[in-house]
Amino acid sequence: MQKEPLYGKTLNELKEIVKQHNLPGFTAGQIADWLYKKRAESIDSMTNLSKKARQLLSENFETGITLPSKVQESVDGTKKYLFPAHKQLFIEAAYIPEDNRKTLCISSQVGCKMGCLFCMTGKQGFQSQLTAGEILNQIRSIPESEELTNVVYMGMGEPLDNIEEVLKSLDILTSDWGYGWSPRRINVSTIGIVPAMRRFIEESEAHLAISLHTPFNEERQKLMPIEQVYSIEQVIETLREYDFGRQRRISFEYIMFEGINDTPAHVKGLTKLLNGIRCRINLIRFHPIPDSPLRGTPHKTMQWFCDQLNNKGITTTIRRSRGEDIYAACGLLSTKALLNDNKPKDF
Ligand SMILES: C[S@@+](CC[C@H](N)C(=O)[O-])C[C@H]1O[C@@H](n2cnc3c(N)ncnc32)[C@H](O)[C@@H]1O
Ligand code: SF4
Repeated sequence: MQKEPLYGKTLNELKEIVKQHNLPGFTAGQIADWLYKKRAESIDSMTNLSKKARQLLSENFETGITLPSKVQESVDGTKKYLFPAHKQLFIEAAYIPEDNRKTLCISSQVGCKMGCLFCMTGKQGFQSQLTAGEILNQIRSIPESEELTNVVYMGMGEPLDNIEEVLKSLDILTSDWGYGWSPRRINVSTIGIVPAMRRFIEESEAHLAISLHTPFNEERQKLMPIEQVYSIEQVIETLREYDFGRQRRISFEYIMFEGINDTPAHVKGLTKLLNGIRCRINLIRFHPIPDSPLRGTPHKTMQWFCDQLNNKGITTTIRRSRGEDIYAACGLLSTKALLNDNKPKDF
């Protein structure tokens, strides 16, 4: 029988498990401590739990820690880790070291159903949601785990299409009984699924990054099918309803496509759309994907676009591309080649 993983359970879920097994209530806190602070790899190593508790738990549970099965290193020091997920699927995470910052870009789904025209994960299609445990295991199980300063939910998948598990992972990452991270070290990127975005804003304190890519509806619809369901105006109007305080950051991701979204009209459109929102824009170089007619804007035009937006009072930077040679850069993560189409998967 497949045992259930304990890693990735919130304190409330652990309390429920403890209750069902007629164990003392404080055992839940002890298990959380072993899982998230003491990095226990087995239930047996949770030595302040009674022998009976360990035996009872071991009958139905395991810790569920999974080590990466492969790592590739870029010339720029970025590392791409491959992790097994359930249903014999795989996900990738990118470790990006730079000066004092050590960032891990993690996946929230296997593949993605959003079908953005420019994205390799989108081309893979959707295979499965990740559990909170599988999301956090990427942080927990790389050799650089304890050096990490930041985590970004910008790997495979659309985090807000897996809102329950993503919120649970944030709870564990930021609670005192969990990893105790400041939410200011965490950034979640989304294409703007409005109802789930509301929950994210209300139920977490992490930073929010919105993949914008053009201020114009028709153009955005061609690049990102989600625009037909939640328009960019709807996304922005929703953001306007909330007070993000001075500490919580909203940023907009903007991939620059030559001759498509890099004109003076786009500078004007962006200025109008974002008017009054305290935010920043990150311009991203397009990382070409196979069979795509899209081309990246030359650096000189990107710099001009960046200067124009800054002149209009919107803090804008050009994001450095990392790990492109090992397909670890933004939008290049894919485990499509590892899908075994002969195996039935219950999606
Ligand atoms: C892969 S997505 C994952 C998070 C979420 N699904 C989203 O779209 O915001 C992370 C970022 O990569 C960007 N991206 C996707 N494909 C890209 C590509 N080929 N080149 C550069 N950036 C890309 C997305 O627009 C997004 O801002
Ligand atoms: S850009 Fe984000 S939402 Fe769009 S297909 Fe890629 S992972 Fe999914």
